[in-house]
Amino acid sequence: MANSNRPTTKIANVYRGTFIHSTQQTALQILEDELLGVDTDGKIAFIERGAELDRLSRTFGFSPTEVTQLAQHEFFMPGLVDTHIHAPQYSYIGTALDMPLLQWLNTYTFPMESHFKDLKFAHSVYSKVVKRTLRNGTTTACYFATIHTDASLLLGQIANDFGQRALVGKVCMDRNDSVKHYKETNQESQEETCRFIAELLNKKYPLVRPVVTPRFALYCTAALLGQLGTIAKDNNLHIQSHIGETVEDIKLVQELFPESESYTDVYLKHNLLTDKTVMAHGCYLSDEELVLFRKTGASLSHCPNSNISLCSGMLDVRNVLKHKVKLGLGTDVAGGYSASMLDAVRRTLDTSKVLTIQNPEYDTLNFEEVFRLATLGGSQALSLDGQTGNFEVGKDFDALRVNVAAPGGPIDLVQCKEPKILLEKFLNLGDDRNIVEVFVAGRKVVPFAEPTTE
Ligand SMILES: O=c1[nH]c(=O)c2nc[nH]c2[nH]1
Ligand SMILES: [Zn+2]
Repeated sequence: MANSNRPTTKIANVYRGTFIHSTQQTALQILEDELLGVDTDGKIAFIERGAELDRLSRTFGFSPTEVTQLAQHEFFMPGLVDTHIHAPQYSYIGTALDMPLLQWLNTYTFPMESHFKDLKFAHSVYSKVVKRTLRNGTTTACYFATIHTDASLLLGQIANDFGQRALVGKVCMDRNDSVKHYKETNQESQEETCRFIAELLNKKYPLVRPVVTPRFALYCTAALLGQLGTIAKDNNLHIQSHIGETVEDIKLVQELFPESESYTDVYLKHNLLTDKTVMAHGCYLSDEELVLFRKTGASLSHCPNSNISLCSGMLDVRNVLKHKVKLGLGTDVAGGYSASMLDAVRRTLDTSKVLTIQNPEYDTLNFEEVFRLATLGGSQALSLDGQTGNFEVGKDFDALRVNVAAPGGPIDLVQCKEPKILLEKFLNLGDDRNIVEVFVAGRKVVPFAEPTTE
């Protein structure tokens, strides 16, 4: 795979050991005694057999003594991709899960999000959520912020400072009468979205991009949805929103948009369904709607913790995959009570098993498939699979160094050391104590570089 005619490639780091990742063809590829080289731009320069060390060191001009050898019970896996997380809601994570979605939004979410006008408060919460997710192995996050432009820009800055790859959305909602001081006019929403995009792009952060973010059809006028579709198209931007999360919101959307055939059709009619769109939930999408997703290249973010915690519904992931719709996993903090993508993996498996209990014929997801959804699948859902998602040469090195037997960690290894078992144990039992290092675009971002007071 290495190209010996690339003398200009300068190698920054070489790692030797077990690498586990997914490819288009296989959910789980386990490479033992492999060598992976990262160049000075943070890209994977080669990934080849350990026995090729001498040739690789000559070709790429590094010394075999500089190779970092992984310890026993360690492996590298791709960084986790959280395709849907509300950064401001980290302020009340783990609480307020006692009512259904629309009531929950009015009672807890909107009043809390309205506080993010205060930049000091925003800085404190956003620093915490970026650090917590990075520590838990989220190398890429697709964030909802709030309606406040300056606080949303601050989230972009904090993600950049800590080295997280991020899509950041200033939330748009010009139809919300429940909390007076948490609403924008149509004009404000449009103008502030344009300012947010221009100012964030102007920062030229290498890994942070704006994402056009209508909160969801229920809280946006048709005019705003159309304007946001145009803004996304004109700037070739990502789009994120919510769709088909609960029976109640679907019914209300139908009443508000009687001319649309379905919830999906509402977004389609307003040019919000593109190959850079990610929609959260979709628990109640019909097969016809999934076909529209497939045709437009739009993707779904499966957020099982939130779906269960708010008693919203259960996504039939197998059916989504059967329709060849791109799918990633999301924590959906704080409808989901965990900021860890390992939790999203576990809840995805649990939900699939509940569907199997309901229908024993159901084709239950296995952990290998869910591992792929949390890594490569997420990168595809965000149309970032050219840059991240697995260990292909030319992609950025976004990776977790996992030590399954980390001292003081949650896993007691009794006997088996087979990599596939180590991965399964980590996915089911592991936590941030097992994630000893996190890399984004080749840069070590965990442990954190600078001492922090928080
Ligand atoms: O899970 C959710 N969290 C939210 O904040 C939200 N807003 C609209 N729809 C939503 N669903
Ligand atoms: Zn959400």
